[in-house]
Parts: sequence; structure tokens; C-alpha cells
Amino acid sequence: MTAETRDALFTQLKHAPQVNLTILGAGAWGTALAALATNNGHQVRIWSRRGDLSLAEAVDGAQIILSAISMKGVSEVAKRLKALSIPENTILVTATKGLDPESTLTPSQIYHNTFPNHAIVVLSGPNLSKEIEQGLPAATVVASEDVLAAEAVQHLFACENFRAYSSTDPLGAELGGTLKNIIAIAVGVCDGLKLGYNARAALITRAIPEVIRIGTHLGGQAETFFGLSGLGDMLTTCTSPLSRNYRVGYGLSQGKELEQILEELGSTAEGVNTAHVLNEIARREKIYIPISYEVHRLLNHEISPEEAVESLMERKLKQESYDEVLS
Ligand SMILES: NC(=O)C1=CN([C@@H]2O[C@H](COP(=O)(O)OP(=O)(O)OC[C@H]3O[C@@H](n4cnc5c(N)ncnc54)[C@H](OP(=O)(O)O)[C@@H]3O)[C@@H](O)[C@H]2O)C=CC1
Ligand SMILES: O=C(CO)COP(=O)(O)O
Repeated sequence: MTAETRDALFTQLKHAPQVNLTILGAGAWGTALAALATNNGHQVRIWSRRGDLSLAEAVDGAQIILSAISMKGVSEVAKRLKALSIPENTILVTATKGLDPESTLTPSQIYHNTFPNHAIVVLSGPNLSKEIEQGLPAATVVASEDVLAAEAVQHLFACENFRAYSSTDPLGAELGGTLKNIIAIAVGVCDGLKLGYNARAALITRAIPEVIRIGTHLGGQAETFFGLSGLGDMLTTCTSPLSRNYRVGYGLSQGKELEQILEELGSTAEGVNTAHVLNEIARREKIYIPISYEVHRLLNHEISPEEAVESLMERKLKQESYDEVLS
């Protein structure tokens, strides 16, 4: 297919009153996104590995496929999709916020590697699914190097209560949503230990250069981390007990075992895996990640919540400068 034909198809899709959308993953986020698209009049099929539809049946005829499965299933499902020879004019969207433990890649990088000729779109923003299900107002970012593909996905989900912004920085949007989960664990600890609003503000603010340092090193654009998918998602996740990652940190501060917290949550808290994968990347590529490193050690039972706080406070004094991350 020529680039012109594909552009024309994506432009048509943007204005189509009914698009065939398949959502992979019937968890909290997949279900909430499916409801948004259904309410917009689109034809939505949801695939779950426990459901009646086979993956082949679920994606047959789909114009857009959105993956909202946990990080641990992304690589495997991408491989299964590849075997189904998905047409090149199908837009692939990823809404997962995580890093692959084996390859250390993001979901969009995995999709790019698996489907080099497809348009890959990232959907990421401050989007606690419980609030979206209630119809509360929210905004998100739909990012792709293929502007027309991003716009088609933007129109698929946008409605009165869900404002979608397009962006051309998929990696930045994805990494903002991914890295803030580790910070939310740290803030959960901070709040659980009742360290106060000053401490919480300091932690979130100092997390911003850390996230930008990692995010830009991995290919995102610095300004994206100040937008909805960066600072926006950081604020939502770090200040709401609806966030599962925040609840992991809060639970640890109360002396609960990680395994018990995760069992009680009954759903995905990606920050746990992300902290370990990020630590591996930072070690390999020599990136300074003071907050995420303490979270990694805490999750590994190497230090207590109090010791994590001490470590952060006792570091060598330095200048507050953003030159390094913004230059
Ligand atoms: N919930 C939210 O508010 C938001 C979540 N996200 C992100 O979306 C992703 C999913 O989160 P969420 O829906 O909340 O999590 P849930 O735990 O509710 O659901 C996870 C989904 O992933 C599926 N899954 C897990 N492993 C596999 C696998 N190996 N093969 C196929 N499917 C698999 C699960 O299937 P099964 O049920 O069969 O186990 C389930 O459908 C995460 O990366 C999260 O960070 C992003 C924005 C908002
Ligand atoms: O990503 C989210 C909100 O944007 C969901 O956060 P949790 O995974 O911590 O619940």
C-alpha cells in the first residue's frame, strides 16, 4: 500500500461515524476505554485470554487494535498478533504503562519492532479508570510519529468528558506514564509515614528532573514530561488512593508485605516491575535515579521505608538546577 493510500484511509477513519475497534485486555483500563468508544458509536470487541473469542476472531476486520494488557503479557501477545498477519493499514495502539523485564523495551518499542510497517500509537495520560467509568472529566494524550493515525485514535475516544490531545512524541508520552508509577510508590510511602505535605511536594518536584533525565535518555522529548502524560499523570497517580501504585507504597509504609498488598489489590501495579527494570537500565547506562533506586531497594526488601527516606535526605547537598535535563 502506498503512503498516500494509507493517509487517505486514516483520514477517513478520523471522520468515520463507526470504526471497528478491538481492545486486547478486559481489565480495568481495557473495559473503561471500550465503554468510551462504544458510547461514541463505534463497534467494539474486547479480547481476553479467558474469554470465548479467539485472538484471531477478535481482531478479524479490526481497523484499530488497542492493547490494554499488563506489561507481563505484551511481548507474548504482540508475537501472537504477528502470526495473524494483521493488515498494514490497521492502526496499533498501546495503553500499557510498563517496561519489558527481558528486553527493557517499552510496549510501543516492542510493537514497532514486531510491526515495523504499521502505525503505532500510544495512549497515555492522567486517567484513573474508576473516575473515567463514572463519567468524570479527564484528558489524555494520543501520540504517534504518524500524525494521521494519532488523529484517528484521538477522534475515536474523544467525547464531552474525555478530551484527547494529539502528540508526535509517543516515547515521551509512554515513558511519562510508566516512570511516574515508581514515584507514586515513593509518595505512597511518604504519605503512609505521615511525613507531611512539604515532604510530598519536595518528592514529586524532585522526581520531575529524575523522570526527564531517564525519559530523554531513552528517547522522549523533555517538554512532553511537563504535559498531561508526564506531570499530569504524576500528579494524579501520586495524590490519589485510587492509584494502585500509590497503595503499594502506602501499604509498605504500614509494614505490610508486598505480596499481601498485591493480593489485596487484585490487579496490576506496574511500578513494581518497572522499578526493577529501570534499575537495570540505570545500572547499565549509568543514569542517576536516586528516588527510583530507593523504591527498587525497598521493593527488594533491602531497606525499610524509614531507611529509604533517610537515604534520600542524607545525600550530598547540591544546587537546584534543571540545566542538565533541559539542555
Ligand atoms: N486502570 C487504570 O486506571 C489505568 C491502567 N493503565 C495501564 O493499563 C495496563 C492494564 O491495566 P489494568 O487494566 O488496570 O490492569 P488489570 O489488572 O485490571 O488488567 C490487566 C489485563 O491484562 C491482561 N493480561 C495480563 N497478562 C496477560 C497475558 N500474559 N496475556 C494476555 N492478557 C494478559 C489481564 O488478563 P486476565 O484478566 O486474563 O488476567 C487483564 O485483562 C497497565 O499497564 C496499566 O498501567 C493505564 C491507564 C489507566
Ligand atoms: O496510570 C494510571 C492513572 O493514569 C493508573 O494508576 P495505577 O496503575 O497506579 O492505578
